[in-house]
Amino acid sequence: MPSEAPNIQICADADAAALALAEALLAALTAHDASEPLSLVVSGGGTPERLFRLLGGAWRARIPWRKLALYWVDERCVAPDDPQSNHGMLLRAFGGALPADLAAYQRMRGEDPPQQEAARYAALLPPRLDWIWLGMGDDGHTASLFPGEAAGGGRCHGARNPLSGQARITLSEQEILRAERVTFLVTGASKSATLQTVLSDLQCDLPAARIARARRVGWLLDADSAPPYLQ
Ligand SMILES: O=C1O[C@H](COP(=O)(O)O)[C@@H](O)[C@H](O)[C@H]1O
Repeated sequence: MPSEAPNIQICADADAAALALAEALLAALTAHDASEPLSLVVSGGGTPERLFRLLGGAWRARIPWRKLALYWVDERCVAPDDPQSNHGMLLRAFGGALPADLAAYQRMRGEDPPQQEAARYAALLPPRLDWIWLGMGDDGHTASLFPGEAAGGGRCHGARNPLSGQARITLSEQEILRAERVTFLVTGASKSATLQTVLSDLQCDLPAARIARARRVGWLLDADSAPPYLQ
């Protein structure tokens, strides 16, 4: 259970929040002097798109990609060229190709059977994950851990979006809790009410709250998503 005050940074808008996380990544990579690359596990959905466009565009030459190994928090069970694919979104944001000197990149194969792919992905992850970037859906889900759905085991497991029925592959809650560092990036007015619920009552049963009450996390918000009492 985290004992310190919540670590919340509120930025003026979604562009400023993306810039703040890009700057934090650059600082982490600059400080990283281990022989293994820094393992960064990223989320999909709409929120990180502008951050990925920044990293893959204006900031592409600033990031020491050879120090970075990139993994996914979750994936939708669709083909990689499907508009719903998180991997596809990242590739588009990077103009069709990831930097050639990226130390490692492992996509989740959304086109394969979810349980089989979850087992394959769990086996290729490094023993401990350095940093996980999470998002939060309007319903309080994070990764593909949805409200009301039973928790899965292992490092990764199959999941299902209860609203759409879409199959997913996701990092497990316990794997997220084990990571060295976890940061939630949350932007947009549609998240404000749920964020207020989560931040004011970490005991509520929303997946984002379960993560935040069990370990220290950072919150990077924009003014539209931040609950009024924080501003
Ligand atoms: O389905 C997903 O939803 C969450 C939140 O997505 P957003 O579109 O509201 O930003 C995301 O973090 C997760 O990776 C994604 O697969």
